[in-house]
Amino acid sequence: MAGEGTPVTLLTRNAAETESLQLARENSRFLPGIKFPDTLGVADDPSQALADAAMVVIAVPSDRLRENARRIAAHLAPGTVVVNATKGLELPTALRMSQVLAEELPASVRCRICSLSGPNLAKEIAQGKLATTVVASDYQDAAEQAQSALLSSRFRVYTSDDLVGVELGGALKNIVALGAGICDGLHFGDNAKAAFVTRGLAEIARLGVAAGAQPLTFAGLAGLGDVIATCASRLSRNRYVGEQLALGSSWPQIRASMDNVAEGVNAAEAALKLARQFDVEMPITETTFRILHEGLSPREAATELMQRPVGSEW
Ligand SMILES: NC(=O)C1=CN([C@@H]2O[C@H](COP(=O)(O)OP(=O)(O)OC[C@H]3O[C@@H](n4cnc5c(N)ncnc54)[C@H](O)[C@@H]3O)[C@@H](O)[C@H]2O)C=CC1
Ligand SMILES: O=C(CO)COP(=O)(O)O
Repeated sequence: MAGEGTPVTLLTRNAAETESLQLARENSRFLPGIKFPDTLGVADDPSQALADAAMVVIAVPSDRLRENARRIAAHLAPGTVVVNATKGLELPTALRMSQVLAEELPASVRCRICSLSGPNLAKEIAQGKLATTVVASDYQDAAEQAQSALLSSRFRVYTSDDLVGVELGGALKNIVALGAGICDGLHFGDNAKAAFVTRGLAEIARLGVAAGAQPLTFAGLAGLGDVIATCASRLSRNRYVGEQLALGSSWPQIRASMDNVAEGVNAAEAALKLARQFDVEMPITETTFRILHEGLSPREAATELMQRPVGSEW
């Protein structure tokens, strides 16, 4: 948006962060070499950052969403469109991000909450490469306002009324990406990886539909589109974590060496809670959880999945 000339303010956590971002005019830690557009301001005071904001985009790790929602709640003008870009589920509640926002934000913005999701690897977006996304809301006018604010010649934005599907697609595809990385790390080959990703998508769609999502959403940008980007890309952190697991590192070792969030780890745990709640079978998610937390080796996990009883595809 700022790159298109719209005034945008980046809300930081403290004065030191504001100062270093202002000085460098780039985020040297997370997106080095990508200069801030002139219309991007930086502020650590929420009342200053949010004054006159017609729209707020929140993109923090999912385990930080609630505290950030609390931080901005009192500063949102009635009617401000609130766009969640976080792709995760909260622990231990297993709530979707819009549900967390609805609990924390004032009633005057609750019917303005949207979630944005799609194949949107941050580095490519920051470099101005072409991309598409979906913005979903229970309130069509809010989704349409976000669409027109975010749309540009390089960023094509679709709307959706399937908030559950778009949010679950974005959060759960990260679990599939962990497994795709394992396929890469174990050199399983393209047939096996295609099979894994396809069955993974079927599994997350099954949970999504049981939770109230529209099946077609999982064939769209927030489902298949993001599965393709995340499972294939060297830029994906979730795919990277899977690859490292396959190469023999444990999740605690990988976490200690990473500066970035890999949402698939918490999403696997939250998804298993939802799977029990909605009585859905999720063998890939269960196996992924056991690799992450119970020491199951990725190779044994693959053998287990291949030896499950066979049946019809659907
Ligand atoms: N990186 C990507 O390609 C994409 C990421 N997302 C989603 O956006 C969310 C955040 O991802 P990234 O920024 O890439 O993660 P990251 O791990 O690369 O960076 C974390 C960001 O969150 C900030 N942060 C950390 N703790 C915070 C706190 N307590 N309060 C406020 N800000 C805090 C950090 O300063 C940093 O800017 C995740 O849910 C991710 O799935 C969505 C689309 C693309
Ligand atoms: O969601 C993403 C791309 O659409 C980013 O995926 P990672 O968090 O795995 O890097």
